[in-house]
Amino acid sequence: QGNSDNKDGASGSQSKSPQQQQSSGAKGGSLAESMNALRVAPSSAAAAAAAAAASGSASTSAPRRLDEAKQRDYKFWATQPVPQGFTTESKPISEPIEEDKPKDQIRQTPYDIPNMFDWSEVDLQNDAQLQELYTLLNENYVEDEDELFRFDYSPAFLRWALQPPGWRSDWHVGVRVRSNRKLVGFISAIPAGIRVRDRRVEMVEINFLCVHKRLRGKRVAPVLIKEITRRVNLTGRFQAVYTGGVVLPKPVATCRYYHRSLNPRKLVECQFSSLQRNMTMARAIKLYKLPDQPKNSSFQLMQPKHTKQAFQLLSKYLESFQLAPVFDEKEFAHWFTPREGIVQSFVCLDPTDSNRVSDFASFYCLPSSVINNPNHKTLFAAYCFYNVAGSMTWIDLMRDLLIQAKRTGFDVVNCLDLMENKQFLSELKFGAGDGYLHYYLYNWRCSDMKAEEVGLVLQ
Ligand SMILES: CCCCCCCCCCCCCC(=O)SCCNC(=O)CCNC(=O)[C@H](O)C(C)(C)COP(=O)(O)OP(=O)(O)OC[C@H]1O[C@@H](n2cnc3c(N)ncnc32)[C@H](O)[C@@H]1OP(=O)(O)O
Repeated sequence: QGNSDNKDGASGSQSKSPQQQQSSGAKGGSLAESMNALRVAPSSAAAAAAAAAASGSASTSAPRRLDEAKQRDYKFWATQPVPQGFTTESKPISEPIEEDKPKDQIRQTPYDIPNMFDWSEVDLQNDAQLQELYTLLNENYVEDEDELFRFDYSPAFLRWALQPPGWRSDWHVGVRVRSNRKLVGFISAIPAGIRVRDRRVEMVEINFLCVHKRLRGKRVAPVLIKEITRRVNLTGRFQAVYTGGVVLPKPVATCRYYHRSLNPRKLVECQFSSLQRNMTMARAIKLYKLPDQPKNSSFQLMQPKHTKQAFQLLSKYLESFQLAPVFDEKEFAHWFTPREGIVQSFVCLDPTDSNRVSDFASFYCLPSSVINNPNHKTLFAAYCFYNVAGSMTWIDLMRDLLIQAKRTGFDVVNCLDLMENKQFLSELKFGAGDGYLHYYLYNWRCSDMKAEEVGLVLQ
């Protein structure tokens, strides 16, 4: 019944993905939420949405399908500077929706939250507080709809993701229960220079929005969003970029998840994948087998001596996309210097000049907890990050990355169909997942982009 069958017809398993998406209500929500989209016949989903709308009982959790979204009232999002409705913006524009506010027109004090809660900055330098954030996310963050997997961002990963150059502690916003100080809500911002078409904008990336399962559906998320907006506005930034598996007004682009099985036996045992008809485990193992060594003998972990050239290579490459980060060298070093269990970056060297970095590839390491499985606790997933095929073909470069991921012990490599990734996905036996990731801009209007025009990958 899964709908994430590999569309290339070559591979023998169906894959579901840990991916960025939102859970729904007290039930605990869903990880591969957009996966479900394809599981439901479009007509029945539309009928369900219409029935819910007609009865006035539309779900409070955000929808996963565009046809559902079109019939929904977004009470909070209707008050925000985002494009309203889901019609396509065809004019080639890229501009703010509302003007920057002078500081004296920005609220100076935190938004009110119910009496039993307090705002609380989470100090990630403090190991105990970092552990509290880890626990909140480990128990309450993004799950798949069948409640099989939940993202398990490690404490060290959270530090990396939330403390890039220019990070601010007051953008690590927590909500605690007043009586026992338990952390029950969180949202974060980090600074990022983002180019949207031809405009470079100093934005923030918003991530790790999480409300404890017991507090779902109580409108805590809108208060967290308003409070982070206020704190960001106070620093003179008025735009943000964020991604999610739910449909909100209004995606600037939608990308699809693909999955490359490295350990088919474990993926099947965890119900991440299932064997299709006529596929045996032995055949699946053979199908996904990879060489032991990279084909390019210069393929190696990026070292400090490579950083400057790798930075220049990636920066130039990113100029070809419509939505892309603009890193400086310090930010590049933060995001790409290899850190075990967090991020791995590789370079290849020009065969005629071994001082020249010719190719670049990277992934970040994001395990998921396997929920209630007697045999497996953790699924080890590598997520394709930024890659540049300079001298190699995409297929050769990314096969070498897969080999490296396999050697490091990952069970699966996940990849979005953005940038030039469609060049290698099917040849390298990535299967189409049923999950989609929507990209959003806050307070910015611009025409829709295709997945391959997106050059931005968030954690
Ligand atoms: C200039 C600076 C600007 C900075 C801010 C830029 C905007 C940043 C925006 C945030 C980017 C986050 C990027 C990430 O981190 S994406 C990851 C989101 N997190 C999860 O999926 C983890 C598991 N789920 C949860 O923790 C909760 O279900 C969350 C916290 C998601 C919602 O809690 P809850 O389920 O208890 O709901 P509520 O009753 O409090 O509130 C309901 C309202 O919230 C709207 N909603 C639901 N899900 C999302 C969502 N993922 N983005 C934006 N809005 C969302 C929903 O449409 C409804 O509004 P409306 O339909 O009435 O209009």
